Amino acid sequence: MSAGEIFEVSGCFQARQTGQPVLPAKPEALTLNPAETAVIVVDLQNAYASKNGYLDKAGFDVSTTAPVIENTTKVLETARAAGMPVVFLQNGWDADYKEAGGPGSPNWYKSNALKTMRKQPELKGSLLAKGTWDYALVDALKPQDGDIIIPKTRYSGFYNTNLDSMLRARGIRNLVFTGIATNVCVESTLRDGFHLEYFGVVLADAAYQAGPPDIHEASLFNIQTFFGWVSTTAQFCEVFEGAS
Ligand SMILES: C/C(=C/N)C(=O)O
Repeated sequence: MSAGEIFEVSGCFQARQTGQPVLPAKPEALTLNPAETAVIVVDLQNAYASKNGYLDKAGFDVSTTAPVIENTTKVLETARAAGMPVVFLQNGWDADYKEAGGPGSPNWYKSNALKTMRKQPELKGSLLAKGTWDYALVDALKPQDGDIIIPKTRYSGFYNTNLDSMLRARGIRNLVFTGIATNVCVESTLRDGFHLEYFGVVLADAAYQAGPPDIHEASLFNIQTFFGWVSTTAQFCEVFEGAS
């Protein structure tokens, strides 16, 4: 089998699986068997997507996140119809922030949610705390029966969670990402998936950055150059419409 053949059949290295849907992507198209593909929705919580959520209160621009939610909705409709598992990652901590880590954790110094609550003590307990509006998934994306919800306490969905075993138990090799933030939790999870031998694809118009718009493009460059592939909502929906 030529290297090209191996490369074209992502995720399973079995030429017999040629004939599966081919997703246009950068830097090249990717053959994805729907039975081995899951959609990972990263942190589409009020904290990251909604006005008055944590990112907004921390001074980040969340004014144009609506298309990410709209596109994710389209992706999930297609993915569920194709039989792909849908996984919602949800970032945050217990109400006492024990899971966030204290000064002995780098998270204490790098989490902008924790830093914002130290600067604005009146916000303590309201940002990324389980059970709060801020922690909740946005209303437009309430999980459906069969969807998987995986809480996480750090940027990557693969650390201190059961994401890897939940995916391997279902024979998943390919991960299609949407969510926020492209350059933080989306890239962190896709990168760790790469090191765990998952083929990761981010849908560029279903992801949104924390920081200036350029960082979204920089993260997409990083992903497509070193860790995975980049495609779009329209390409995903066109290819997997009716697939199963
Ligand atoms: C930006 C971000 C993504 N998750 C955070 O938690 O601060």
